[in-house]
Amino acid sequence: MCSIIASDIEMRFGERLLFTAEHLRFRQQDVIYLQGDNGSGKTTLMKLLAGLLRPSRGYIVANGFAKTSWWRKDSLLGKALYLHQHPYLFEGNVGYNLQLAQRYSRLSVVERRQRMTSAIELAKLDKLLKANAATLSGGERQRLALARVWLLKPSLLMLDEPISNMDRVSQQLVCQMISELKQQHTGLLISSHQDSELIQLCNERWQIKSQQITTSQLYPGTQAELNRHHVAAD
Ligand SMILES: Nc1ncnc2c1ncn2[C@@H]1O[C@H](COP(=O)(O)OP(=O)(O)OP(=O)(O)O)[C@@H](O)[C@H]1O
Repeated sequence: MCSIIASDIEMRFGERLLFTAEHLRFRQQDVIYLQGDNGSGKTTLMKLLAGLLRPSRGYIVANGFAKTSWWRKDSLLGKALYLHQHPYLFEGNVGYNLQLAQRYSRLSVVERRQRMTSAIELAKLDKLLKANAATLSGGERQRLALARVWLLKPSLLMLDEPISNMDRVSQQLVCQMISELKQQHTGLLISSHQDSELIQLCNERWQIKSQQITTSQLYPGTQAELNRHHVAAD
């Protein structure tokens, strides 16, 4: 089983302490809701786990992945995939963006074809295949970016605010894709600065508060429970 483990980490930008965490474990089959206020460090944590940044202190290691090529300096890069809040799209149309992603796939030819069909269907991109990626709306861009990741069938995937600023239809499509990825045992770390329905898919919560990351288990119905408490408190 693939996993990323962070031990005794501290992240600073200059003098400023962003957060510390004793032990974080992100495994396949985990679906984790990462919560924290704006600026608390959610994106930074994801970049650390993706190997795009290094912690100021502590260790982050990847287990269970194929061996890293000798020419790669950082053994974390390329393990847990990170999908940015404002994804980068390649110049060209939607179909080209999908085909380019396929080049990095390790799947068999048959499975690649199947995933291409399901990606287009789930993200409702069929009518947009010839559209220039630069002209897509925010929601369509996110759907395309998630479809590209879908093609790669990642073991671990981090989604940075995947449904913020989306209309209801795009939100539902993205939630559906995330739910399917969960069923395929992709480990998911999903960030949000506000409550969202995605928490219902999650079995664990990481919270960044007072410069510390704490973890707790979530059980089915947790969101319903939370809502009940809010109503009772009001
Ligand atoms: N490379 C950097 N150098 C200095 N400060 C940085 C750097 N990257 C991020 N920061 C700062 O660290 C803080 C945390 O940023 P980060 O983007 O991780 O927060 P976030 O929780 O994802 O926020 P949001 O919910 O608004 O997306 C911010 O105050 C940001 O300005």
